[in-house]
Amino acid sequence: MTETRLRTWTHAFGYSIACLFIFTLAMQNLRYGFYELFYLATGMAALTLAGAIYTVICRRHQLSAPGHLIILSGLNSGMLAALLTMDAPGITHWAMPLVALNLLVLPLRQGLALSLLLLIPMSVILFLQQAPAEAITVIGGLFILLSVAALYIWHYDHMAQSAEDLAITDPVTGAHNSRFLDETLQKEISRAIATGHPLSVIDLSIDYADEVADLHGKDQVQGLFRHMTGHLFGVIRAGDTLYTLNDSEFFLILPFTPEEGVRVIAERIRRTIAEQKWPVVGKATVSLGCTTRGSGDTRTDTLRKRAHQAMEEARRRGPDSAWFSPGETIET
Ligand SMILES: Nc1nc2c(ncn2[C@@H]2O[C@H](COP(=O)(O)OP(=O)(O)OP(=O)(O)O)[C@@H](O)[C@H]2O)c(=O)[nH]1
Repeated sequence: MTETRLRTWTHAFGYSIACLFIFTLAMQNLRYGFYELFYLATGMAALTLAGAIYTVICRRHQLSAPGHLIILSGLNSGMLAALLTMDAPGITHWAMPLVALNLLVLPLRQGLALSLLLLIPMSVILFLQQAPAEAITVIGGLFILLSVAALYIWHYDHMAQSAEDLAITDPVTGAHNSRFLDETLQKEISRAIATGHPLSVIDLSIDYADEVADLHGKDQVQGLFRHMTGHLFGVIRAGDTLYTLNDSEFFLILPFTPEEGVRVIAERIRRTIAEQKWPVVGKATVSLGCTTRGSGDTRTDTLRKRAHQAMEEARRRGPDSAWFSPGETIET
């Protein structure tokens, strides 16, 4: 289940439960003849129902849907207005589903801010209207609910972020993995087409990686691969991204980089790797295949394939070398 779908379900469920809860309160107040509270609860139940319907309508962009903040602000303001104007002590319990909804539906900071905007004035009103012991019990309960729910949501967000990082990161090197490469490269191609800026890529392979694995073992190759990742992160500039394709191959996406630029950075990478002393193997070299997007290049696989072929051409010409392959240009 995607995150957007999960959010749609939980938001719709949260609004529906709150709607049911508030509607039950409305019916009770009608039964006992508290008509003001009945009208207020009916209005709030209608707003929560609107929230559930809005959730279903905006199911494709739950995270950016601005209507939730408007609906929940309306509910919170209604609650505060009722506290100020009506003499009904039991109404404080209505804040519980509102606090839970604020945190469930809105991003954590917004949900916390809105809940505090409700609870702080509410605390002042309760201290003015009720005995301190009673006010402390109610307010304490509401703040405990707010803290527990906020902590739980923070924990969930943190876990979701970690899971997302794990899904796009290579566990050995810490660079991005090839699954994320296609996604980012497609975005960069679209950006380059839209803005007209140059885009280059490099396919980089460690020379004699199989021989190193046979001689020193696979673990040592992975160690070399890890050290090389650290080195590459130190050479490339902010905005460039690095990916590991397999145990001996890297891929670099270099936005805003023309042909002359990719030649400069490829040569710099080749030279600094050849000059460095590496653990276990001592000396290591790489073969680099570079290419720049031409006006006819609109697909990731074309760029990846051309960079890979350029890397193989570099390797054919001898290890420790770089080769540039020009992009496809459409005559206009
Ligand atoms: N994407 C990318 N391009 C680089 C990098 N280093 C050099 N280049 C390209 O090579 C060109 C010349 O780089 P340098 O010789 O370092 O000259 P520079 O004027 O200091 O480069 P910048 O100030 O980084 O533009 C730059 O304009 C870039 O296009 C790098 O780390 N990443």
